[in-house]
Amino acid sequence: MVPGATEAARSGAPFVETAVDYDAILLAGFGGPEGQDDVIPFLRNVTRGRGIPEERLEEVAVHYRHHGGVSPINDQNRELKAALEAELASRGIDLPVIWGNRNWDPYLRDAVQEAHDRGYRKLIAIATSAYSSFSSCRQYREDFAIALDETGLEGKIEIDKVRQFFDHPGFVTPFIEGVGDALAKIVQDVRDIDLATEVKILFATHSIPSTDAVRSGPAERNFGEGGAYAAQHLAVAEVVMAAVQQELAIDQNVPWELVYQSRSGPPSMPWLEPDINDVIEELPATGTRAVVIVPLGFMSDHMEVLWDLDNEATESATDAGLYSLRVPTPGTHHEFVKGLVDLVLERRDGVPVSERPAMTDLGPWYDVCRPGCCENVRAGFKPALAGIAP
Ligand SMILES: CC1=C(CCC(=O)O)c2cc3nc(cc4[nH]c(cc5[nH]c(cc1n2)c(C)c5CCC(=O)O)c(CCC(=O)O)c4C)C(CCC(=O)O)=C3C
Ligand SMILES: [Fe+2]
Repeated sequence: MVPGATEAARSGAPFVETAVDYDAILLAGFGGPEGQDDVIPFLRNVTRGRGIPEERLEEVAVHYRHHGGVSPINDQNRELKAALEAELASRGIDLPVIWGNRNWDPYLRDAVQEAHDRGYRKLIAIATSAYSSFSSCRQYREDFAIALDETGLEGKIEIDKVRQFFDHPGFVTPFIEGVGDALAKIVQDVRDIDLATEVKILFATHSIPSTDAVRSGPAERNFGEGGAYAAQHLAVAEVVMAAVQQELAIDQNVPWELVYQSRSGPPSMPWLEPDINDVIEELPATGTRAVVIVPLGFMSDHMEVLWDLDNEATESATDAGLYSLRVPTPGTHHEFVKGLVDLVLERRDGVPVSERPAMTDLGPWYDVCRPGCCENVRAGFKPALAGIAP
């Protein structure tokens, strides 16, 4: 018998270099409302037990209401699923893709039930989330455990998960392209602009509570205050900037910064800062004339991008008299879709770690998480799949 990830995980190894015969891919999304009546139940699903103030829910409901109560995220995941299927078919890989969400229909529990009904027993999950933290990794793993519990499929279905792919070329390449295109456009559109002093690249990601950030990633690697979450974003941003400058033959350094968005906890709870809008407000005083907003933390143009960046941050830039551009998310960029399939094959074929692509010194990231990795201190210990058992 070929040892699977579960066996490797029990042995305590963070990487699985043996082949595993997966039956299907589980595409795990965030989920979003698909009509006005869905908005409040969806928001309750997302924030259950999280101490998010009621006023914040009402505020966020407005963002969804403004778009007819529909988040674009489900359609984007339907498109990603179709793109994955097309890529798999074009490479002659016989792996069906089943899609389920953490917070809205189709739920993960429906997806694992469907997988079981179709006779699948070993699933390899792709979560639509690239970095390490409770919200972007462990929460998906806990929800896998809950889905198997709710359907009574515990012990009947195994779920492994591809590594966090923040520094995989499939994820990073679309951002390199996007920032390169944005700088080229600025040079064209803004007269006599000096890229070294008058442009600022803002890499934006979701803020998370500071207590989650410091505990993101494995405890034995000390990443400091922002944890693995901030360290990974900083490392990717550095790689993007180096690649863009080389491609466009820019010999001076274009200034950039990592900023946060979409903070939602009570004001008394520290979350990662600075907020993108506060940073933009200060830019004119330093001589900046143009700003490039890079949604580095996100996979697709969902509500956090459409509202918090295209609406709010762009308005902040306009108010500050700045020329601004927002770079696309990876979406269904072919390099991204290809990269996700490569990540699945890496696990299916047990590709040695030394042969796995990673564009930063932090990766390639682990296949299986250690006990306590990215645990949420607010919620306490909850079982999670695709990790080393405690
Ligand atoms: C790190 C991270 C990602 C990136 C990783 C990933 O993509 O998974 C992400 C993505 C997303 N977040 C999303 C939506 C929301 N997030 C919320 C609340 C929260 N997010 C958090 C973190 C993250 N969130 C946190 C720490 C909270 C506080 C509650 C808690 O401690 O868990 C709330 C509640 C209201 C509010 O407070 O804003 C909503 C509605 C959508 C869907 C957008 C759409 O519908 O198009 C997406 C893709
Ligand atoms: Fe969120």
